[in-house]
Amino acid sequence: MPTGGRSTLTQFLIEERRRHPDATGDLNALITDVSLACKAIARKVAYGALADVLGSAGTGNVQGEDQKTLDVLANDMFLRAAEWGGHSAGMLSEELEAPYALPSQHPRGKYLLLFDPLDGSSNIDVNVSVGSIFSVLRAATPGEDPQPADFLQPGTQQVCAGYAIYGPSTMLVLTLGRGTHAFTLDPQLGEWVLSHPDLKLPEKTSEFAINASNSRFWEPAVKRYVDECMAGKAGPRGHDFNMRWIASLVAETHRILMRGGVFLYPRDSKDPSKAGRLRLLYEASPISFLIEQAGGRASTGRSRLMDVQPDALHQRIGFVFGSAQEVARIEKYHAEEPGQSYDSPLFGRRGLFAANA
Ligand SMILES: O=P(O)(O)OC[C@H]1O[C@](O)(COP(=O)(O)O)[C@@H](O)[C@@H]1O
Ligand SMILES: [Mg+2]
Ligand SMILES: [Mg+2]
Repeated sequence: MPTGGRSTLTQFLIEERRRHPDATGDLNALITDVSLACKAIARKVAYGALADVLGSAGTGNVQGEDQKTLDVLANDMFLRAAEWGGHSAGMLSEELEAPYALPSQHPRGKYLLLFDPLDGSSNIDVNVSVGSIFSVLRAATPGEDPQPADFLQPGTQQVCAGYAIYGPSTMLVLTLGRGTHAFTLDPQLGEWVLSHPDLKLPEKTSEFAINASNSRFWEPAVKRYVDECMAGKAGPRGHDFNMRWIASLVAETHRILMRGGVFLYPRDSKDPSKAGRLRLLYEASPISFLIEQAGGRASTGRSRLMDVQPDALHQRIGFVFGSAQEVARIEKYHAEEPGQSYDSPLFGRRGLFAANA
């Protein structure tokens, strides 16, 4: 067998479908479309400057962020790969303000596809790993154009979530609600090969990831957690910690799935109009699903992230995930200082607590 006895993504999806005798095959087809977009993006990323894909596109997105050439290209590849098959009824992208309206000639399917076509854009020009993140929800009215509100479903409603990582090797990490599985792209066969079935995250860890340049804006609970890690052996934790920050959510997630760790991008007071840095529907929600399915924990810092009912398409949120014991500890620290929260009205309205208290 050219794949060394390992199954391919296609074989894996066929097996999954066998468990659901009523399945139409639409979900498998949609995942295959997405995986094709990821292969095409991987090729562009690999060619880098030779394909003229680095640098800024000279435009901005709905988040007010500078769009990179690859943000725009990757968005287009997702839309083109998923629009013609008739498996999705509508799509929501980080790069588009409103849900994408499928061209009239294409049939509407029964799923909604939500994606961050290129995550970690700031790393493209410096040749550090980037990725794509996606989430699949059920459409409220299969076969018809969805309403924007149809996308506002909590993470618990996801049918599938995954990401592709464009690193030294290209990988696709996927969950359909029965474990988290990683496939490596065989560049010669052009096939995704199941290289890491049923990933399991260690409960404990000594590695944390946070953008420390924001420390003066953190809540007391976050500051306490990080200070205790930094104190190492001599501090209350009694052992040394290691720190990483790649500034690419996909790469950070991948490291944590492979060897454990905890990631924090908490809500802070840097820009009080933003409820966090990361986006709920196409970043935090799918990553949470993957992490939980690998035995980890994913949280807002206070409670389970996948239980949050979204109220806006591009909503941002504080996000903490990784090894279960560490995430539980961070939730506990927040619970011990209930008033001192940037979610609390005391912060926004009366500024009772200093930002760097
Ligand atoms: O630059 P910062 O503040 O460290 O933020 C890094 C975070 O921003 C992101 O790059 C946001 O994703 P996009 O590149 O898709 O906008 C995350 O991948 C990453 O965790
Ligand atoms: Mg992103
Ligand atoms: Mg992005």
